[in-house]
Amino acid sequence: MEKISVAVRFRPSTAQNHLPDDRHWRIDDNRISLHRSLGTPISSVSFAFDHVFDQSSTNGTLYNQLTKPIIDAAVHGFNGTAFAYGQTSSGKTFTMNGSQEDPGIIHLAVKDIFHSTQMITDREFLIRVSYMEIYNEEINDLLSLGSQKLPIHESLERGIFVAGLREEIVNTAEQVFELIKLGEANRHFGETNMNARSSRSHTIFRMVIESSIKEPMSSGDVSNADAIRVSVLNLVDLAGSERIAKTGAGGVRLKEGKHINKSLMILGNVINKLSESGRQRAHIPYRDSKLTRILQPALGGNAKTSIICTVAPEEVHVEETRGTLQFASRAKRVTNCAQVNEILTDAALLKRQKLEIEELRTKLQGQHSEVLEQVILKQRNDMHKSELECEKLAMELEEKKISRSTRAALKGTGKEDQRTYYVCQSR
Ligand SMILES: Nc1ncnc2c1ncn2[C@@H]1O[C@H](COP(=O)(O)OP(=O)(O)OP(=O)(O)O)[C@@H](O)[C@H]1O
Repeated sequence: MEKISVAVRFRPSTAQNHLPDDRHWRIDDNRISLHRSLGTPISSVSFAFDHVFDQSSTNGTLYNQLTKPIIDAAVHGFNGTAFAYGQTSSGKTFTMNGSQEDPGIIHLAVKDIFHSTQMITDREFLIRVSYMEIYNEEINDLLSLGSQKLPIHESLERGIFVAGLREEIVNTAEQVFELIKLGEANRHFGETNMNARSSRSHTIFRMVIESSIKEPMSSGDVSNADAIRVSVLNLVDLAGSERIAKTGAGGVRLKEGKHINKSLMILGNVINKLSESGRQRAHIPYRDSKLTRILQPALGGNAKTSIICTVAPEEVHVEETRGTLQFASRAKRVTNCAQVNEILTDAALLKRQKLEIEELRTKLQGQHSEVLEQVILKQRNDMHKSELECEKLAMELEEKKISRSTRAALKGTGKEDQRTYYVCQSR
């Protein structure tokens, strides 16, 4: 069990000058408090977080302190999610995408993943990426223009997944950057009074990292050698909450703004519920929005999660900043339960069970032989069940291989299907 890590980042101020009675935010280590101009703190407004980044911070610093541990863990089989939350124009897209001079979290994460996988010489990796947006409560594939309004499904094997989402197998960071460029071109941006290039959708850039030992051990030791690790990493740039009076939104922008605010409100509700203890949190309303449904594992589930809350330092945005800090404070209380996601291959399953029987025999030596026989009989039955399960898995794997080679054969002919993969649950 571990808490979601939460950081707050101030973007550089755009205010020309300060009025004498302006309130301002003060940072002391990881604490933020609101002060009057003469330095008097406003006692009720003070928050502490895992990290606080001031206006001069770079994406690199933020990445190293907040996000890098999640990326490293994803390479080793843990699901991970990093998302940016905050009012419109507070710097979410800047944090996730960055600039030429100061590359963002996504860029740094991609570079790090390929670097790490090259350094780990005893495993082989398969990395797939997808990129989607939730626009007006509909899921669009940013890597495939034809794929819009995609449905969310859930199954025992696949967990929660977006059906029909294109996934590309990638071998280098440069390939990923090309795909991101393609996705960015398809993403919904629009101009408002608050931001000349405001994100009008939530985007989820996803990497699925699969790995296995290069040469499985042939001896009895199957501790983890034959298992396949599969982890899902989500890098999320949320659209910003907005006050219509400030953004001046009308028409299409107004409709977008309403959808954005509604889904962020539901995200807030989910975080509120998760931050409560005991019986109060019985029902978590994940299904109330596509965003919370897709991010369900990252919110109180099997994932390591970090949230970057971006805020504007100006006096005119004090109330919105306060709202973001309240959200961040609640998020800090949410606990996740991340574990390495391993799938045992059929051979590994059998080996592991044979080993267990041997161990039992040794342990029970000297005990009454009837007890011994009963335990072994039960273990044999379990093993038989596993064998049947393995056969089923082998058939499924074979089917997948056939469909993969069919797609490979059709590739370039214009007839290939969009690839749909899914995350296997740990067994
Ligand atoms: N830390 C920063 N350093 C330099 N410029 C920044 C920083 N944060 C934000 N900006 C600039 O502020 C403007 C607004 O930032 P950005 O578009 O990232 O906000 P946003 O929170 O994603 O907004 P929206 O929710 O409307 O999409 C951009 O011009 C961006 O380059």
